[in-house]
Amino acid sequence: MRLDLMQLGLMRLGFLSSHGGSTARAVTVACTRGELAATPALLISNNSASPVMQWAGEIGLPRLHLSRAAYPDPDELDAAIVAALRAHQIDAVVLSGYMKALGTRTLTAYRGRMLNVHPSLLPLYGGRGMYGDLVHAAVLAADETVSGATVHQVEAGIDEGTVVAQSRVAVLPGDTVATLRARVQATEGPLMIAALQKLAEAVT
Ligand SMILES: Nc1nc2c(c(=O)[nH]1)N[C@@H](CN(C=O)c1ccc(C(=O)N[C@@H](CCC(=O)O)C(=O)O)cc1)CN2
Ligand SMILES: NCC(=O)N[C@@H]1O[C@H](COP(=O)([O-])[O-])[C@@H](O)[C@H]1O
Repeated sequence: MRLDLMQLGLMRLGFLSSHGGSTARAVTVACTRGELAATPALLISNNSASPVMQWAGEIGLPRLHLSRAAYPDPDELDAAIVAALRAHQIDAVVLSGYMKALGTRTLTAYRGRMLNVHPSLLPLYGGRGMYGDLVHAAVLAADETVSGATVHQVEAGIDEGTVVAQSRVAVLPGDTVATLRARVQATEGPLMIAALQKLAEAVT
């Protein structure tokens, strides 16, 4: 269903996502409901076949496939990403399961205006190699009783940026990766929306 993504709010959002983009979708719904004063304006994915790219096409969200396939040089990919964000007049960037490290140009251009959601209570279970279900598997293997999600500023070190907000969920006896993922992921959208509401007040 195409959404009328006219100027919903002053803050123009760019999404970076590799797979399903669940947080990008939740943020977009919040914008269309008037719960977040922002306008989804661009999706960049490194995976042309991803469900998030299909979703963007269905709702009429401008979308770009930018990846190492087209830009083998990481610096050139970094330059292409920041150029695309600037060309679409993006004010803030949301990483919604974007599975690649971002480069210096993009980080510098959006310092303080780029947020990531990670499915653990950082600094626990973060960093290179720790993403998606690998995080939940590690939490279960460690017999943790609590987990959650973290929204943080995106800085050079993977998952090392300033923590903006965290949610906490119980790890229950008998939990599997799938059940824990579902419980944590259900908190990611609201956590990111709340963080963006604060950011919108600051940048607009
Ligand atoms: N410069 C930064 N770039 C990114 C950050 C960050 O904090 N600073 N956050 C990541 C977080 N992330 C998911 O949101 C993430 C972290 C680590 C990895 C990872 O190890 N990726 C593997 C490849 C995985 C794959 O291709 O499926 C790797 O790079 O070897 C992925 C995601 C996003 N970028
Ligand atoms: N390090 C970041 C990370 O692991 N992000 C995680 O990837 C999943 C992507 O799923 P989605 O594409 O369906 O939203 C999300 O659940 C998010 O927590």
